[in-house]
Amino acid sequence: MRRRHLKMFSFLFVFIAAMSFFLNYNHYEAMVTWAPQQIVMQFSEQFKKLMKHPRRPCSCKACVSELGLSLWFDERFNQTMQPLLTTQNTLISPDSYKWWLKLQGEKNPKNINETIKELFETISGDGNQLQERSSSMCRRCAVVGNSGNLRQSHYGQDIDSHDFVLRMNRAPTVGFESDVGSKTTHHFVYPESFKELPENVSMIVIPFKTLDLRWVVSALTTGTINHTYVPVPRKIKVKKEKILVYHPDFLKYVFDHWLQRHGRYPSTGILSVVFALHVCDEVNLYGFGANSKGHWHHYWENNPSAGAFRQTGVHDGDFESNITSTLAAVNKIRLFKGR
Ligand SMILES: CC(=O)N[C@H]1[C@H]([C@H](O)[C@H](O)CO)O[C@](OP(=O)(O)OC[C@H]2O[C@@H](n3ccc(N)nc3=O)[C@H](O)[C@@H]2O)(C(=O)O)C[C@@H]1O
Ligand SMILES: CC(=O)N[C@@H]1[C@@H](O[C@@H]2O[C@H](CO)[C@H](O)[C@H](O)[C@H]2O)[C@@H](O)[C@@H](CO)O[C@H]1O
Repeated sequence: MRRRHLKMFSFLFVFIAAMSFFLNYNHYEAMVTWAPQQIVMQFSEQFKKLMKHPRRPCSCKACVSELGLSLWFDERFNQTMQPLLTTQNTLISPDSYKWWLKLQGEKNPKNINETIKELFETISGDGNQLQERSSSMCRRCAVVGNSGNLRQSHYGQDIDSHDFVLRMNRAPTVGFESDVGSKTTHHFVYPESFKELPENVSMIVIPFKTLDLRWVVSALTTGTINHTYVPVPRKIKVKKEKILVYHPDFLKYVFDHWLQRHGRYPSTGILSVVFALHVCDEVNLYGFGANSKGHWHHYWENNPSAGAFRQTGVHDGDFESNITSTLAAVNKIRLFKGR
């Protein structure tokens, strides 16, 4: 008799545990009822989902990195690529390095290993805060490009509601809060587009040449570098603890996998978008979109050289725009087009 009770108790326990696992397998809000038909239906639905997507990577309604939903996305997204150059991944693949060296035709580049060694003697090279992930998290990110379509958009509050707000180059927020928000967690720059940032903002330097990495060291120490292809700031106030570095291998990955080698190299906008796909669970884009002439106009100024990238062919703006539109079409990002 005791044995039978024990068996029944064990069976019930396993049954309830399995049911609650399947019913709670994902975080979608499902109405749970205990009507037998409903239970069987929910059970089979969850079972199908479990078979299709064995483990959900995040707790948002949809997770960017979830595979199996768009072949187009799956063919481009490589989860193993690391967006940041850290002390844990200082080697640049020979292929990427060869390509990277040509981007800005650098003459007599300093030895790259020596350069990276000096870099991490100056900054910490720890990218953990960004790269640490868990399936119980739902990290929502806004990537804010510099487009004039943000004027009168009233997106400010919406942008500020994200966990991470990524901005780039000389983009200001002060005076434009109602359209672009006031929160920034990460700001992408290269030496030629540098601007000082509030203390709590992380600066992500995108290196397009060896000199850019050397500039980081110089700008925090001796101040010897003040010119690349244009004048650059000799010294910066940004705290060394707040500096992160975009990985050249990741730049090459964006160029090969996402841009399919269109243009000479990727723009800061598309580099930020793919970066966000790798560190965020939900990605929303604001401030992306050329003007009627196809030029990259800014929301805070009338920039006369907005069309220069088309003349020089440095970036393929149309191809980049196709990528963001397709990402939106396959529900990997949302594109807020402004005005
Ligand atoms: C004259 C010139 O070289 N302009 C380039 C400027 C310039 O170097 C910096 O603004 C200096 O601070 O930088 C770029 O870009 P820029 O700083 O203009 O814009 C950043 C990213 O926002 C997206 N954008 C911008 C304007 C617009 N109307 N539509 C958009 O979609 C793009 O994705 C763009 O990449 C750059 O770094 O990518 C690319 C631009 O071509
Ligand atoms: C307009 C143009 O082609 N300028 C190039 C300049 O390109 C800019 O490089 C930036 C990074 O340093 C960033 O990618 C920006 O979006 C580009 O417009 C460089 O390639 C420079 C190298 O000498 O040559 C300029 O003519």
